[in-house]
Amino acid sequence: MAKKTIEDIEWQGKRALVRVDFNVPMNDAGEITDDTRIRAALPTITYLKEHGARVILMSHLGRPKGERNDKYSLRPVAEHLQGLLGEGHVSFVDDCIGEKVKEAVAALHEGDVLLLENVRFYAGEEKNRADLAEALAELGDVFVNDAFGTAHRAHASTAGVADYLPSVAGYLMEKEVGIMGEALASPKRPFVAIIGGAKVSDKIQVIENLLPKVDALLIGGGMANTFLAVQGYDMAKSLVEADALETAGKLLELAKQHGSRLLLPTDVIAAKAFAADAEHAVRQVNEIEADEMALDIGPDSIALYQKEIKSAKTVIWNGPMGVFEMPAFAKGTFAIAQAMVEADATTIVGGGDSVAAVEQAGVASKMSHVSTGGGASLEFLEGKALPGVEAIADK
Ligand SMILES: Nc1ncnc2c1ncn2[C@@H]1O[C@H](COP(=O)(O)OP(=O)(O)OP(=O)(O)O)[C@@H](O)[C@H]1O
Ligand SMILES: O=C(O)[C@H](O)COP(=O)(O)O
Repeated sequence: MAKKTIEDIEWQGKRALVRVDFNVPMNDAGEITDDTRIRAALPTITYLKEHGARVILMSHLGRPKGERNDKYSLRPVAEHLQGLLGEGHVSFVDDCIGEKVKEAVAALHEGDVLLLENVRFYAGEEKNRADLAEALAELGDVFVNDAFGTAHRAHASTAGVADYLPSVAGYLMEKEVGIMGEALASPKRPFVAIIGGAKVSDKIQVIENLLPKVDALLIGGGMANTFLAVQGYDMAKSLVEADALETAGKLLELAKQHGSRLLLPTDVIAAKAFAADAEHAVRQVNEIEADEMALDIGPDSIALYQKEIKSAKTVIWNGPMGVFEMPAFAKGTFAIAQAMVEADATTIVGGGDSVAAVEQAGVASKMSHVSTGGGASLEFLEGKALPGVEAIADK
């Protein structure tokens, strides 16, 4: 990455103001149900501790709309982080700016960690207000951005603060941007992208950005229905986006122009209802019956997509192949995950639902990279500049 990183700073005694994405799922009892994002920030925190920095962590949690709300407090995260780090001291302060926070920072020893309260308790965070950014910046000597998951937001703690402090990337940010950036800029070929999910309209820009770069683009999920419909297939009761038909047609044209192969399912699992126990059968795409809907890709399509994936050298995946939340319609999604594991390729998974699927399949650790960003990884794949990355100083 052509950005400065934590290794470019002499940390001894310095205050590292680190933006992390600790926006983790919690249950009603306030327990963290998935700590992936916290664990993903540990390499940066550990490096800073070991190099004698005083580590001040800031994050958002949920969408408290600019007001203090205990439901969105980061206190449980501080306790969890203490457990993960094992040694040393992790403290928590129930605000993110002001005198109380300054005192907590002043009390830190080298190697200590302090987690600030949710930055979104201030409306200035999402508005990227300069007064909040400046007040946050007063707490540190150097700004470290390790919050890839929030890098698509131009907020006070992700971008604004960089106007007041030297800014560097943490290890997670470096890894996310490095591996996905490399795959998009100079992929080992064949380069195959798999795009799924509910709607074409959510992924138009991703497809537009990827088509000129990939050797093959495999389409699955609900969005495949709209592509099939525009080709004249009767998708019956399937989810088809009527107002995206024209766009789907244009994307098929674009694929031809770039000479990239855009593959659609040739068969589907067609069900009589959108329900876990619905009666269902394998149908070729020209054989879907009037009272059926396509809820997964079929066995021929799985075999076709697996072959493409296994002969690839770079594979990027975003969005499930079917309604994977229901076991009867999860086979396509899990088959893609398994083919990626078996491929001798750089394998990258980005986007909320596909990440959930690889975790459910127990194969997340077998991928080259599983992104911690949902919206951020989607915008990255769209080719957009991410404000949180832009704010980091160039090397
Ligand atoms: N054939 C289909 N018909 C209807 N819904 C489908 C179909 N295939 C997949 N889906 C649904 O699409 C949803 C996932 O789409 P979505 O675009 O929201 O996810 P994603 O691409 O992983 O992005 P995000 O990161 O926003 O979750 C899943 O809930 C899945 O059940
Ligand atoms: O979970 C995410 O995608 C990030 O933490 C960003 O959260 P947001 O969509 O509320 O900005």
